[in-house]
Amino acid sequence: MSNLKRPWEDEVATQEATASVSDSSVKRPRPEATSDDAEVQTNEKVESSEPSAEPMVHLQKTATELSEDAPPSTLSSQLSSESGDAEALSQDAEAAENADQPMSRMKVDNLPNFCSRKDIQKFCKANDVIVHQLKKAPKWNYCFLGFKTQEQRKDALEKLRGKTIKDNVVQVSEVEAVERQGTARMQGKAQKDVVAESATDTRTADEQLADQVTPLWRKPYEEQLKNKRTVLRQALYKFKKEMFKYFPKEYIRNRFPAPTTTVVTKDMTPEERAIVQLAWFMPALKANDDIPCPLSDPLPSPVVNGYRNKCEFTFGWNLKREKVVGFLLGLYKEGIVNVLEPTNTLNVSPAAVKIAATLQTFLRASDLDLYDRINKKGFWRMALVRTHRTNESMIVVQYSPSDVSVDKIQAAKDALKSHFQRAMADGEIAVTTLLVQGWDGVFNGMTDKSPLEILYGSGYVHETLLGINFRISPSAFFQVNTEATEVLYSTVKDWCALDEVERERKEAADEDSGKTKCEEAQTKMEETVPAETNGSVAASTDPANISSEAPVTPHPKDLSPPGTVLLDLCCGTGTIGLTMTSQVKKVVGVDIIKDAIEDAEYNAKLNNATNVFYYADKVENAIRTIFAEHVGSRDDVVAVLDPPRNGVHADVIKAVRACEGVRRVVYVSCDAEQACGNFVDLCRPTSNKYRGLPFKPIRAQPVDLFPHTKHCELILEFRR
Ligand SMILES: C[S@@+](CC[C@H](N)C(=O)[O-])C[C@H]1O[C@@H](n2cnc3c(N)ncnc32)[C@H](O)[C@@H]1O
Repeated sequence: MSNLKRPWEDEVATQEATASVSDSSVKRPRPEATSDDAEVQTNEKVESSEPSAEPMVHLQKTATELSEDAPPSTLSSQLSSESGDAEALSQDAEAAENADQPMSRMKVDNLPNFCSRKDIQKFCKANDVIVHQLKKAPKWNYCFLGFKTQEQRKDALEKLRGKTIKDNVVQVSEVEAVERQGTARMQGKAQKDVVAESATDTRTADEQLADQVTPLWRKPYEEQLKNKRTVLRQALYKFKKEMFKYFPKEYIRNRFPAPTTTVVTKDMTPEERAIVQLAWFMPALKANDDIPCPLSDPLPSPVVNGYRNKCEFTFGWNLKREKVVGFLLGLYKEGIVNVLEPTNTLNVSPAAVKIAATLQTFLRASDLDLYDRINKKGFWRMALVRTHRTNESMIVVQYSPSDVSVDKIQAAKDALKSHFQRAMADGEIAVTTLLVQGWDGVFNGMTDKSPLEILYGSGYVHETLLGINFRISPSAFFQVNTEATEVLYSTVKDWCALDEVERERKEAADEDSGKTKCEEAQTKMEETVPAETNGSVAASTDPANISSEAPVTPHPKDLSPPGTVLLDLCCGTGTIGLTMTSQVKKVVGVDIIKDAIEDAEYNAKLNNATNVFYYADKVENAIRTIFAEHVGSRDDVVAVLDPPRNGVHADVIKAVRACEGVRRVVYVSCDAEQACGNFVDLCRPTSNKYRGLPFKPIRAQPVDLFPHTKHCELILEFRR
């Protein structure tokens, strides 16, 4: 078994509660930066391919994420500088000057989506409320208001209670500044510095956790889907806005007159070319309610609760100082530790809940303590759990080997193994493989920097999707909602329309009596492409060679009969491509995770697929080799792009555009807003950097893989 490698795929959603909570009788500090958007993620998580919907805890954070649980004064200045809001900045500057003075604060909840600081300032002004400090992160659906005195706050509470902002009735509550007691483990630390805020929060601890992990849980599922569509529409609206910058200003001023030609010629200026190539844009906006393509209603997840097949559990203590396997509700950096069992977490599967309980029993009996992130002492750190419909489950338990003798570590591993084997024999759980990982680093979570050791089983689990069998290694990406993934993949498969592509290809060949489309292209290429690069992807698409009819990229090496090549870019364990092997000449997959590619190769064999080829590399590095080695001159190419949330490197888009055989791109995005840059690059007019004909978006279909959270997959089809 090779090392765990998560940094790219890492669908392990992570999150950290940002306030401590006791049981409901104890006054709780308010959860300042919660919501799934405020889920604190690791640096690795930034590359994540899956939305942060999973209730897990890590300490390493990105700057932004850190800012979300930074002390109020710091945070507010950070946020206001980001927003560039001058008024807010001056308020914050004033607040910073008065930083030593205690601020009377209130929380305003239930703000509408896309509610800016300016909107809140206007709202306060309209209600005659003078705010001394405003704290609001772009994604929060709440904000904090600071007042100089308690009287001012009381007055504001009365004035704002029940008022609406963009049709949302806001909820207001006091936030009290208290000297935080901390836990026993914080005693001896600089407690005087640990001053935090406590909300008059009447929610139970379970409710707080639910708000953190599954923030839409209070809404009926239908309403959740509507919300998701609205958010995705907003992302497509952003796509539209970004496209405007490719139109000449003069042309916009003249209100987009229809171009006089549909053909791009060599003597056109870049501006003239842009107008012709983007002729689809304005009619598309008109037809689709101001977004570049039709957006359908989200396809719902067939399973709404307990759908996650993968969870990372934190080991910690509850407020009774009992060891718990679950999710952290608390601000670790302030020394507040309260881990709650996952029993009531809606998206965790019953099988994972059982496994967590079994592990908890073991940890409570173990003479080795849990790892304490503050003092960096202790042994047992966290666990990754995968549970599948095949009744196979995997656990990877992480421990900290420092300060513990080799013998003791071995005894601990043996005890863990016996515990699970006993539980298996008793029929309590079905953990088919158990692994451990020793790790002493700061990062809290599974890491690729330390090897895994199998205690029993194969070190893999299996799953079946659309009738195809998959082996999954601990570190490989595998969509977390198996049932909804089948909906996603069958839609992707339909949209690849491989039969249609094949038919078009044959028709084109038949029509071309004697001379194939490709031979024509070859002639054209010879005229335009320098000899030393003849056939290479970049050279084949010299801007001078732009025509409204894209020639197929010829490749001298590939003499195999023409057909359709499916590129599975960011293929993980090969899932998407392997569902389509029977319909295409070949599937070529690439993924950065070596283990995932090993799984993909194994999976191809498992399913008797012989027409698949895999590359373990960054797609941006491998793409040119893939075209050179696998795309024949007469092939049609369909590219499926299923990258991590922030999309693919621009080089990938450049290469896809430059290969003229690619007529169709099916893009699967788990964060359409972040992937917007890729959408734009696919569609922008041809330039020296972005060669080849631009694509245009044809349709967009959301598929909900993450009920109760704000995340949603979006499939976008592009054609040219
Ligand atoms: C959203 S997952 C999709 C995986 C697969 N298509 C599936 O549905 O199971 C994104 C995949 O992109 C891979 N990845 C991330 N960055 C990459 C890169 N630069 N080049 C190639 N693969 C990358 C990750 O390892 C992960 O497997």
